Amino acid sequence: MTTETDLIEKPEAESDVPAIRVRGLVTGFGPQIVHDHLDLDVKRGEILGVVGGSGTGKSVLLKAIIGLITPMDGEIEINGVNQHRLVGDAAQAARREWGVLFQDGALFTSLTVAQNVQVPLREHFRLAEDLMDDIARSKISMAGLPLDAACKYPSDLSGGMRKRAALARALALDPSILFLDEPTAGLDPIGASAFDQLILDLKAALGLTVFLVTHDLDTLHTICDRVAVIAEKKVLTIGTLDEVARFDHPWVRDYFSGPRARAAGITSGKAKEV
Ligand SMILES: Nc1ncnc2c1ncn2[C@@H]1O[C@H](COP(=O)(O)OP(=O)(O)OP(=O)(O)O)[C@@H](O)[C@H]1O
Repeated sequence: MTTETDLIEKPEAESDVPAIRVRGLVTGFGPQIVHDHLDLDVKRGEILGVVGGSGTGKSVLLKAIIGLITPMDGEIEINGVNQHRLVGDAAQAARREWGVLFQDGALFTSLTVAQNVQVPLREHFRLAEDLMDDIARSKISMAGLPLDAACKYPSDLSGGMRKRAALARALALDPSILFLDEPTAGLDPIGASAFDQLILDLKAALGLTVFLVTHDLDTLHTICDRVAVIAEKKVLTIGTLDEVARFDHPWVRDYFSGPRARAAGITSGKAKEV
């Protein structure tokens, strides 16, 4: 029986509030609609792998969530805070909630690794130089780079080291959410697997929520708690890798039943029947 007290809206416990909540998102460029009323929840403390065919809007979704692309419609909340009503100091504080590693690393080539890590610190705080150096060294070490990488320029680093330098910068503000756009693209399998392990370790140590755009089936298999498939301008399906791999859709079948998926240890229900 429903009582009057049941009808009083109860505040959500903080742990129930998704780290990221997207509702009715519409994005596009000119006449092209990329997302058409897309909904998505990213749970606190999970690694969500975001997959989909090329050009389906994975990177645009990431950029819309962090405010680099202005949506045509919809609501985006990060840790319960609606991002589009924020101005001034509140907007600045909201930006400290997340760090991002772009597909190409996007490091400033004229700055050393330490100086790159310090860019967000300078944007948000006024700190003594020796403290900035200490913070940069700590983030560089967290990202698994040797300390002598601090004074090197991006051009002096290998591809894998550049990714780690970009990760160190993404961690600069002690974010609660990490956005990673194809972090293992361009890495050899050993480098990719070491990077996956690093993400897993950082998540465990820092309690991070991770929004991870990837094509890498090994990454999905090894570190993702859930997987969201973007297709037809929406989140087509979301769930554990096993659940998603069984979803009946041509792209899902091709992606999760191919030889690469089998090599990564992923087999969809359909594939098992073959
Ligand atoms: N700045 C932009 N101006 C115009 N169109 C854009 C812009 N950014 C992205 N697009 C278009 O939006 C669509 C989605 O692009 P997006 O980069 O999100 O795809 P994706 O799913 O990340 O693809 P991939 O897996 O190949 O990286 C594409 O058709 C792309 O051409």
